[in-house]
Amino acid sequence: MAEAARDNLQPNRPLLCKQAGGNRTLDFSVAAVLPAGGSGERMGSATPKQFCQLLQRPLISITLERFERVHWIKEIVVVVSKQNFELMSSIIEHYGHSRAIVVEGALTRHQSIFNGLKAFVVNQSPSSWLEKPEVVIIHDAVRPFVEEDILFRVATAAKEYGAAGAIRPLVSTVVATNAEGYLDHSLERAKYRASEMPQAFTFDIIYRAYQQCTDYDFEYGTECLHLTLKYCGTSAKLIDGPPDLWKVTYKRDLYAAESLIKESLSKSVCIFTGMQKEAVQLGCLLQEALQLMMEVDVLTWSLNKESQCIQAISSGLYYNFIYININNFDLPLEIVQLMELIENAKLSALYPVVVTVVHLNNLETASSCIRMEDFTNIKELAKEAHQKNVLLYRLLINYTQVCEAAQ
Ligand SMILES: Nc1ccn([C@@H]2O[C@H](COP(=O)(O)OP(=O)(O)OP(=O)(O)O)[C@@H](O)[C@H]2O)c(=O)n1
Ligand SMILES: O=C(CO)[C@H](O)[C@H](O)COP(=O)(O)O
Repeated sequence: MAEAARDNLQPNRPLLCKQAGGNRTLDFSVAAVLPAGGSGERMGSATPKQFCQLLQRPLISITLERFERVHWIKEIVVVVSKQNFELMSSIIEHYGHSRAIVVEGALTRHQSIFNGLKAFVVNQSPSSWLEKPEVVIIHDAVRPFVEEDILFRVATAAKEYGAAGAIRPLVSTVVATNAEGYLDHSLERAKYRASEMPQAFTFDIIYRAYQQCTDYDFEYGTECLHLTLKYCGTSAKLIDGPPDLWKVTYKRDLYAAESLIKESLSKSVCIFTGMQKEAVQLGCLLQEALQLMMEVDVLTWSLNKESQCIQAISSGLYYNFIYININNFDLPLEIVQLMELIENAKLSALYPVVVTVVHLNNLETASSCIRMEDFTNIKELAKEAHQKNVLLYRLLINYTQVCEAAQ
């Protein structure tokens, strides 16, 4: 049995691989503003890129889902242009983004962000106002691959330093041209970084910076971190971010984003087992066999309050689940619970979810040989699930100790 698998099966042992986003806490309040009020000129499509579909789901909904999974971020303000207000509201309703608050944007990105911040200030927002957070995260709605880890790192750094932002190494060298279009000078690439998102700020600092912005800043500025340095003397802490923070800007970025989503969804599986020895053993064997190709977690099925199983399902990190079941061939309650949790997590709105129930039947202890035809209840459940984009498969393994020994 693989060490990792064995460790994972110890009760109280935290999930070894990808965390389901539920364990971190902060002792200060955090909100987020997602600017989504642009028109996407560089993409050149009639629909602004934040509303373009990725695997049948609008891009903005994918970004929003990432933020909604992070429980320590309280309010999530989405800034959209007036003409897309209705569209945004319908997306919120359709995909159940219960934590999103929509605010009207403006002509430039900086103005849109400022409008988003005003929603936290009394008498500054035309609609309602929200409780002012200590730290606010700003993140372009068109950067859908943001993870909790980098959000956490910028938020905590902002609390300490006043401002923080994710950076990445430059891909190309930056050059300056002269008035005639010839090279004036080139920058030493290793010394510079690309400024990405998310960025985070203590609320008062970024708000004060925006209050002092000139028309020029609002119209031509592209960097929030620059504003806090210029107007508040706050030098941002820069944090190396992961490679997937890039901004969807051109059409090709949409194709790349879709491929990335597909790849990550097909590369992880979560295996649930009961407490029985055979189920655990099979779970570990499967993990050993699959982990060369994909990320595999094995968890003992439990639905208590702190359950890692619930976290794993609601995290949105898994679209493949295997449940190993022993000697219970009717319709195990656990399968019904699993299907309900998947439905509640709204996973299948994005991509089909695959659930494989493995029935282990020990012929020496069972009263009779089980046949596939005996699973009528699960058949019904599978039909219902199919309509919700969940594919439920069953695998029956009739075995004896003799075959076990032979393996
Ligand atoms: N008036 C604006 C302009 C931009 N944004 C948002 O700021 C983010 C980053 O901006 P960018 O990639 O430049 O988006 P667009 O302005 O839409 O694209 P383009 O510059 O190609 O027109 C996007 O989520 C965009 O919707 C905004 O909220 N309000
Ligand atoms: O990377 C940035 C973070 O500082 C950009 O300034 C931001 O994403 C704005 O995008 P754009 O200028 O392309 O509208």
